[in-house]
Order: sequence, then structure tokens, then C-alpha cells
Amino acid sequence: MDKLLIRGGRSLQGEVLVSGAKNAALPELCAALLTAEPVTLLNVPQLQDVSTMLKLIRNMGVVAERADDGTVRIDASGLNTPEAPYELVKTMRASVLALGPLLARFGEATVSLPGGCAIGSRPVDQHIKGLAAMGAEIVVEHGYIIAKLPAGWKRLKGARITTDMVTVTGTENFLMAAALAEGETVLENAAQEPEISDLAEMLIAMGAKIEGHGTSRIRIQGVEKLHGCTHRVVADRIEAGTFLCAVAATGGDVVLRHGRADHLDAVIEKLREAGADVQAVEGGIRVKSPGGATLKAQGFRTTEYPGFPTDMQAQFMALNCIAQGTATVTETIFENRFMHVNELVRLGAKIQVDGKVAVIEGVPRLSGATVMATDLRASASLVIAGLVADGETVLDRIYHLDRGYDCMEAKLRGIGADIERVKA
Ligand SMILES: CC(=O)N[C@H]1[C@@H](OP(=O)(O)OP(=O)(O)OC[C@H]2O[C@@H](n3ccc(=O)[nH]c3=O)[C@H](O)[C@@H]2O)O[C@H](CO)[C@@H](O)[C@@H]1O
Ligand SMILES: C=C(OP(=O)(O)O)C(=O)O
Repeated sequence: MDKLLIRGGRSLQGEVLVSGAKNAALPELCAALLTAEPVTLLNVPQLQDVSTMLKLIRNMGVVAERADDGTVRIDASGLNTPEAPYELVKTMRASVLALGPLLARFGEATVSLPGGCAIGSRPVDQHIKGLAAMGAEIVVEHGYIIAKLPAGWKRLKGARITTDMVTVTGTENFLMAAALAEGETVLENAAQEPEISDLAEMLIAMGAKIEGHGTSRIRIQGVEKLHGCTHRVVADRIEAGTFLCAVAATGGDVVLRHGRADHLDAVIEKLREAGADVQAVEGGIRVKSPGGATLKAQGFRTTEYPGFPTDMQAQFMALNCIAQGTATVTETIFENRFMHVNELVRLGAKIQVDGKVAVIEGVPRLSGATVMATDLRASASLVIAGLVADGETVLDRIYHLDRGYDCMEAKLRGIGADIERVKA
């Protein structure tokens, strides 16, 4: 298993390129299943999750070619097996995104329940409830979601869907299914994340009729057929936010090329309150920081967009560990998303957890140690902690990091970090 070796203490300077968003690219690869015409996605990040998704759709008879410049060409005219087997699904929650498009295009789908994940139980009951409201007959058996249209039906039927909570991939599944359904679908309590809007824009480019994306009520008028399109994946706000926290913690002056400040309001506001200078600049975001030790720790609660993203909680916590004062962080989205805490404590952080709440007391320094990545964003928080810790930090199990960050160590090296990958 590869490891990262980080020698902390360097400030970061220069320019770094923000890749396309994992959480937009994954649903968009699934959206390509909705048409028999070729789809071209630009700015697709080089990630393990993208490789897994490509494997999954190729296994269904789809032709998908990926070029080094981030272009992926998908031809789903040969889609012949509406199945997502456990072996391909177990490492990636997003594989549940095949459910809506397969049902809509093929009339049936057999999708393994996504594999266990460290951050919480992550049920898919809302996905099932919403698709059932559109007429799908769904059973969960032997670890698989088995869905089909009722006998004699050619298409799903539009419906009003109100989910019990805001769900990102749930909203995406409904959008894709509703795009080809008969009649109107109204999604109430819809997720408003930028990745939802990006998917909606792609579907509109394919001929879908969608209004209200980016708000909590989305209206979709189903069409009989969708066509091919070319779509550019939106920049990854979580990758950008991770670099913002890294620079705030180490100190330095970095421009995040392609970063979207307008997608990161909640995080940027907290960074400014902490004392970092973060500005939207032409084509990106610029962050200047005197270093974490001179910043003030910031409390926050994770909530749905446009609130503070749960996917940034761990990285901001790493910054709080070395900032001045005490901060309270409340995780409201996932019940088990403090797995990084024990590892941060191994580096010298002072953190107490009680249920959903973590209290972080800033310390003057962290000291390098061997730590273990437990999930994707936990890994990113440990990288940030390693960049500021004295001496050497070895980060083990970085396959979690590789799921969602495109060349993270090379990008950090490019702005002055002392970080290298040690191949197994
Ligand atoms: C691939 C992708 O885009 N992943 C993101 C997506 O995950 P994902 O779409 O899985 O997260 P959801 O928005 O669905 O989850 C929100 C909450 O609702 C619960 N829930 C969800 C669906 C359901 O059927 N039943 C249910 O109980 C979840 O357990 C969680 O507590 O949004 C999360 C919340 O912003 C992010 O952390 C993930 O990075
Ligand atoms: C939790 C995440 O991803 P996923 O939903 O793919 O597990 C994430 O991106 O932080």
C-alpha cells in the first residue's frame, strides 16, 4: 500500500490548478447512460472513483475512453446489462447513481447496495421512495436494489417527490430518472449543491427540460429521448477548500486557478474570520495567510449547501488544531465523521468528542508521527496536519485519498510542500 511522507514546516507559494469535481463527474458519467448518442465530458479528474465508475459502466456494455487531458468519451448505444455488481460497487457510494438512469433508459436495474463506509450508515431509502413514487417496483434482496417498470409501462411517470431530508445523490437520481419520465416531476426539499446544478446543466444540454436547479424546488418536464452533448465538469469546490485550509495553516500566498469562490462562501467566511486573506481573483481564488499559529480557531456546524460542507469539516478541523483559542465543531450530516480525530491527536492535537460535537483547543505545535487515513476527507486533514507538524509524518492507507484527490502530492509539491509518495 502506498504511503505519503511529509516533512512539515514549509510555507506554500505559487499557483495550483483545481481539477474537475469528483461529485459532479460521477453523476455525469451515469447521466451518459441516458442516451444512445455519444457524450463527451471535459475536465474529468484523474481519480480512483472515476476509474471505478468507468469500469462499472463498461461492464454494462458501454464504450468509455479516457484521455490524459481529462476528456472522457462515452458511447452508451451498446448498453446491454442494467447491472451494477457488488464487486464494482463496494468501494464507492456514488455507484447508486446508476439506478435512476438505468431504470429510465432500460426499464430495469439491479444495483448492489453501496458498500460500507466509515463516515456513517448511509441508507438509500429516500432514493427508493422517490423512484417508487415515479412508479418503479423496487425490492431489496440479497444486498441488491432490484427495480423495474410495472408490466406494460414504457417509461417512469412524473411525480411530486418530497424527501425526508436533503439528499445530494438522491436528488441526482431523481433528476436523471425524471428527465426521461412521462409528464412533470417536482422535487421538493431538493439539494442545492453546485454539483446538482452542474448535472442539471448537462442534462439540459442533452435536451432535458429542467427549471429551478440550485433551489430547493426543481421542476422537470420529462422528454421521450435525450441526445448526446459535450459538457465541462465544474471545478471541485472541496479540493479548492482543502488547498485553502492547507495554505491558511502553513502560511503562504497561493492562487487556486479555476477555483470558484462563489461555491465556497461558508468556508471562505470562516477562513476570513480566522484571519486569512481570501479573495476571488480573475479565474480563481487567492489565499494569503501568516500561518495557522497566528489565526483564530473557528467554530461551525456542517449543513447542506449553502451551509458549511461536511466534506470540509475534517480539513478545517486540522487548521483549528494549531490556531489560537478553542472551537466547537458540530457534524450534523453523518453520524460517524470524526474518524480523523484520533489520528490528529496522535500528532499532538487536543480534541474532545462528545457525539456530534468536537471541541478543539489550539496547540502551539503538532509533531510528526505515523498516522492512518480512515476516509477521504480524514486523509486530507492529516495531510494538512502533516504539512504544519514538526518533523516527519507518514500517512498510511492513502487509497482513501486517491479516491477523491487528483495528484494531491504533486500539486502540493508544486507550491513548495515537502511531500512524497512512497510506493508499496
Ligand atoms: C458522491 C457524492 O456526491 N457524495 C456526496 C453526497 O453524498 P450522499 O449523496 O451519499 O449524501 P446525502 O446527501 O444523500 O446524505 C445526507 C444525509 O441523508 C442521509 N440519507 C441519504 C439518503 C437516503 O436515502 N437516506 C438517508 O438517510 C445520509 O445518511 C446522510 O445522513 O453528499 C454528501 C453530503 O453533502 C457528501 O458528503 C458526499 O461527498
Ligand atoms: C464522502 C465523500 O464522498 P462519497 O460520497 O463518494 O463517499 C466525499 O467526497 O467527501
